[in-house]
Amino acid sequence: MTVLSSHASAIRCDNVTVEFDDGTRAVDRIDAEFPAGKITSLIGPSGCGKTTLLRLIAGLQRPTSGGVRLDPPAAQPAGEVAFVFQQPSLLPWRDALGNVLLPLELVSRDTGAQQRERAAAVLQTVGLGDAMGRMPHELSGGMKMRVSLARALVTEPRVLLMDEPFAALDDMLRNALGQLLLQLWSDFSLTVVMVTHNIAESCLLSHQIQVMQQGSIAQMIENPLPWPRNAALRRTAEFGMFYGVISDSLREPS
Ligand SMILES: Nc1ncnc2c1ncn2[C@@H]1O[C@H](COP(=O)(O)OP(=O)(O)OP(=O)(O)O)[C@@H](O)[C@H]1O
Repeated sequence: MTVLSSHASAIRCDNVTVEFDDGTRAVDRIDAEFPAGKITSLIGPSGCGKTTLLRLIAGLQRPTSGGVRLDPPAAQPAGEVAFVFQQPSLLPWRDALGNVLLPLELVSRDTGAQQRERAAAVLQTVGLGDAMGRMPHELSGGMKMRVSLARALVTEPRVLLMDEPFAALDDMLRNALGQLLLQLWSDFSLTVVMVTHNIAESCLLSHQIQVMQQGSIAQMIENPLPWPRNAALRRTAEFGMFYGVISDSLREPS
């Protein structure tokens, strides 16, 4: 499949703060960079501000002060930053192809036939070439998540944001979709930021891990594990060691 975007963007957070009306400071003066073309996991205890930071990057949440920008900036106003939620939230009255077509119908200037061709190609890439005509109620949980990923990627975004995307899936599916994410990251040349509570997932899938605590980035940990990141790596001593490092970072406020 031809991907038009030639490069990803870095995400820069400049002293960004979000304080809600009730005084909760969910994000507190964060200065951070999410490097272009890399996968960053965002981990931390419940309520530390992960989702709020992701929503800020997506433009779904306004900062109280400071800002977030893409570098280089988005070329088009829409479709450059995609968001995948834990629940695939597909439109129940549209089949898989219709769901993936939706963002193109909103932002693309291509003809209907070109849009359908594009949506079908992305569905092939996520392994649903034979299920394009299925309605959401005819899809398994894993298949719905694949449609959700295809819908996010069909506009060829520079940035893919994911909020606990695989948390609702069983272990086997979770591993399979993790591997699919790595394939899509490579095929689409993406900058990915993924919120996860799963330490093994953060070790396996990311280049760096940002540890959040109480609205701040407490630690940025480069992931030294070698590539390819497959099931065999999980059984190695170095994987176990790094798992321990991340686990400790969540326990000890630094
Ligand atoms: N709209 C809102 N109004 C007031 N407070 C909010 C709002 N949204 C989130 N919060 C609060 O901001 C803080 C950070 O919430 P956020 O959802 O970003 O945390 P999180 O790290 O993603 O949590 P979890 O891991 O449980 O999903 C929490 O104290 C939460 O209660």
